[in-house]
Amino acid sequence: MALVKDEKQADLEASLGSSPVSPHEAIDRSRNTNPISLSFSDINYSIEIPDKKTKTVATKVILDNIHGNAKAGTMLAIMGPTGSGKTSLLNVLANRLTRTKNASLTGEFLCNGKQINASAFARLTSYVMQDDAMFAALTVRETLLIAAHFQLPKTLSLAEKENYVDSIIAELGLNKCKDTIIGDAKVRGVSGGERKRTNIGVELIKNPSVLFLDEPTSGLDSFQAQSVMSAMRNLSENGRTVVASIHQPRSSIYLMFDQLLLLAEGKCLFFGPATDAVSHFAAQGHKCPTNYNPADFFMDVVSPDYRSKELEESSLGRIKSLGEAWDANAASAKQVADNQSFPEIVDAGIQSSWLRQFQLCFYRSFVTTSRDKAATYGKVIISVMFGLILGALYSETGYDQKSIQDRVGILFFFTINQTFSNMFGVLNSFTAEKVVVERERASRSYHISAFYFAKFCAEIPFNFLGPLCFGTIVFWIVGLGNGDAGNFLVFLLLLTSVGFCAIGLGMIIASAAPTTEAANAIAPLFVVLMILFGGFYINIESLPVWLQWVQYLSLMRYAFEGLAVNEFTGAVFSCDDVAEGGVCVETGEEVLDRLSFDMSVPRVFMCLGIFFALEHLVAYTILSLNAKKYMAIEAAKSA
Ligand SMILES: Nc1ncnc2c1ncn2[C@@H]1O[C@H](COP(=O)(O)OP(=O)(O)OP(=O)(O)O)[C@@H](O)[C@H]1O
Repeated sequence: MALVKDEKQADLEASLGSSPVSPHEAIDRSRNTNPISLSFSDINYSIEIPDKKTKTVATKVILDNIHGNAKAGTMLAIMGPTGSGKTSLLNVLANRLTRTKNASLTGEFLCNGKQINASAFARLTSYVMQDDAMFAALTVRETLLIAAHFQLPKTLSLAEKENYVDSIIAELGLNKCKDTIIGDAKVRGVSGGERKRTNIGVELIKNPSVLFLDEPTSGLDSFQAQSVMSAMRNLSENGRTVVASIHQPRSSIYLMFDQLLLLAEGKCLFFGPATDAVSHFAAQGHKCPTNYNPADFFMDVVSPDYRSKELEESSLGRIKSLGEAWDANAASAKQVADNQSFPEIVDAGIQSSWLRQFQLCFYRSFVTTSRDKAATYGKVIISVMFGLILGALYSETGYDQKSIQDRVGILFFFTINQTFSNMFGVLNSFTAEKVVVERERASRSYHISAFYFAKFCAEIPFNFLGPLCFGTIVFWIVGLGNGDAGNFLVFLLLLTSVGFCAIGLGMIIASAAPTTEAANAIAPLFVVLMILFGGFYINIESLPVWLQWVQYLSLMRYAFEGLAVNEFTGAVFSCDDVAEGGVCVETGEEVLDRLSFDMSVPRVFMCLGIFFALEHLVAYTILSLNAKKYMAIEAAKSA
């Protein structure tokens, strides 16, 4: 049985050649100048699952000795019933199998007959996941255009990139919705099918040599499914390798596939030309009725049936014997992968400069936040209203003894407000963006430092406007800092610096937390600790010696001390409201002494600067290290 189309392959590779790609050729989707054929053998993936009750370890075999290949210019379907291992195999081939504890992945995987480094592989291939995250506030065209700026050579003009994006929009039938936002659970955007096609479009932008698709037709009606798969077929006919896991394709889609790899219970039951599968099954005693969709027929034959003990036994027995029958063929399948001469693989590296990556990430974050008008304007309006209310509440504050408590209270309130609003502001948006960034990182689209700095800068305008309006209103209504313009300037600079630091704290939590929910659950704990060690509820000098170091980790301690020093230095308080024999605090310096605050304002700024640098270093390090880790295929140990 001929397992691959060797002649077709040879013709294709001869016509494509192996010369390096010029930037303009790189987006000529009419052909692929960098063909990549994949071959894989002895792929075994299993996980050891400990049973706490019996204290034993069971080995769950997810992929059992899988062999096959996917040639440039062909489409390979990985088919099988649910739980058969399709996604696992696709992830193995795409080098996107998430690292799992106690899991083992062995075998051999070659690109054009050689091992290839993971970064180059990621850049040359694309992976369309079932439901990839995208920026909800961007339109379909904006999403694709940004992907084009990241992925296409910088030598291309804007018009060329736009033309390219428009051709993908047309090919995927997205013209009708190209100016509609992607949307999410909160804001309605494009439909599920349009979202899926946009998702495919994003991955097509870089003109990959190999395209992996996980269930590309799920969620699409049969017409859309057909048109998406026709587009994939075109890509493969132009020299690309297309590998798709697919559940139950309609017959016209099934016929588009050159190769079929049929899985059940982690075992390969067939690998070879899709057209040969029917005769192989017939030879095993399972004849596909005439005018029957072969895909439906295979699913009926290879699906385990758990409705009763008898049905389970007979279906598993059938799968086992089909697996054994196929194993007898495996040797010939292996042979085909060898003895090929392949062209050199050309990896052009990351296409955009760091500055360009920064601009694109900044633009995306900025636009996403600014389009959330309710949140952006709402923040400012609420801050102004709140400032007026608080100003009215403290408007009678003078320079008598009672005012000392009022002033200390309001300054600590500023500290909490500035920390809270900036920290939580970044928390939600950063965790939401991280999901998209995860995908882009996996395809090595840009440097994570570009995203990190861009995100920090994009957060500033939205998080600062509200608190600064609030601070300004309250400062002047209450008459803080003796109504002195110099004190007001220092006050605003302190609030701004605290805001920068609070964004950093938010970024630490968001970088470390796996989800938005987890980040929101962890953050209040940080805030409470910072409040407790902020110098307001408990005097810094009253802290137990062994806990004193914690104050240095509290942003609020520096913020509060800075605001207090700015407020009280040189202030004079009257003793008119002190009863006879009572204690009178006459100067601001005495207030500072009671609070155990002895830093100068420049020193506070210096501490905030160090705090800022360290926390951003920590956040960036966590984000860098927290990238999704994928399992590498290890060579099987010889017995
Ligand atoms: N990390 C893991 N830990 C434990 N079991 C796993 C893990 N990953 C996969 N499995 C199991 O391996 C089997 C194959 O999973 P996989 O997702 O590859 O199947 P699938 O054919 O893609 O299924 P579906 O069509 O439902 O998506 C399933 O039984 C699944 O529960």
